[in-house]
Amino acid sequence: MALRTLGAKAAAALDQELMSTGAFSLDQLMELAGLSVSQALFKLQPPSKGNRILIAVGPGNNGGDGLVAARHLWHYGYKPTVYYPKQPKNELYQRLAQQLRDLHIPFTSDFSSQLSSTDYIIDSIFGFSFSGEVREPFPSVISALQSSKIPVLAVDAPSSWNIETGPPDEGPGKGYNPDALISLTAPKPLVKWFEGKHFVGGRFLTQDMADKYKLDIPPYEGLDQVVEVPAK
Ligand SMILES: NC(=O)C1=CN([C@@H]2O[C@H](COP(=O)(O)OP(=O)(O)OC[C@H]3O[C@@H](n4cnc5c(N)ncnc54)[C@H](O)[C@@H]3O)[C@@H](O)[C@H]2O)[C@@H](O)CC1
Ligand SMILES: [K+]
Repeated sequence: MALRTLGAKAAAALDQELMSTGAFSLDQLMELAGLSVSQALFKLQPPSKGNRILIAVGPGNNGGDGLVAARHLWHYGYKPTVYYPKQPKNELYQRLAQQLRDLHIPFTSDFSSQLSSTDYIIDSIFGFSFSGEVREPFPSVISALQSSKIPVLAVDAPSSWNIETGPPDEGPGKGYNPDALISLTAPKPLVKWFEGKHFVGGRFLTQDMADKYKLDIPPYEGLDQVVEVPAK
């Protein structure tokens, strides 16, 4: 049976609650979210099957998850390359980027030029706070995600999709349906339109919070930070 979903407003409220009365810090939640992204990628594509991973990083916390995943992937034996065109002055993101530079993980300013030497892409451009039309410099990147034959793992949402109403009817994300999606904490309503492999990650929810937000805690096993579940 599919898991219950969490709308964009409720997802933001749950995040705030985790970071206030829930006593978590953003660093902790982002570390666990990014760790689960790296584990989903490992399940989809172990390094022996092609270890070149291109990570598209957006300007918010969805991008932060991608930066954390890049670090874990490097330690698992992958060769990540990071495309991070808008780097806010936010201290947390700067520290995460510095951790990657210290591992000599390359940053690229040209997303498309990397595609011929990439085995898997991570889309961590936008998550549950995306709204409106995609602004520069991301339209061409999202078009490339849509048209590329390279498999894509989307973090929390396929970037450019509306969180509640799913894929856009026009614009660069039209026809974009990534191969895999990892929903963080809980699937968003957009999973109704998603057709690929679906994972849930973010193994930090208490039963009380799940009850309050009417969510299901997915059946994580053993050490796993992710679980594969049906999208609908
Ligand atoms: N509770 C959880 O499960 C956690 C979720 N995290 C991640 O945090 C994400 C939400 O992060 P944020 O609230 O920072 O937001 P996002 O990262 O979803 O996006 C916000 C950023 O995108 C920009 N943006 C929004 N619409 C745009 C448009 N149309 N064109 C161009 N830029 C646009 C905003 O200016 C802002 O910089 C989640 O989706 C998830 O990936 C984790 O990092 C922490 C824990
Ligand atoms: K995304």
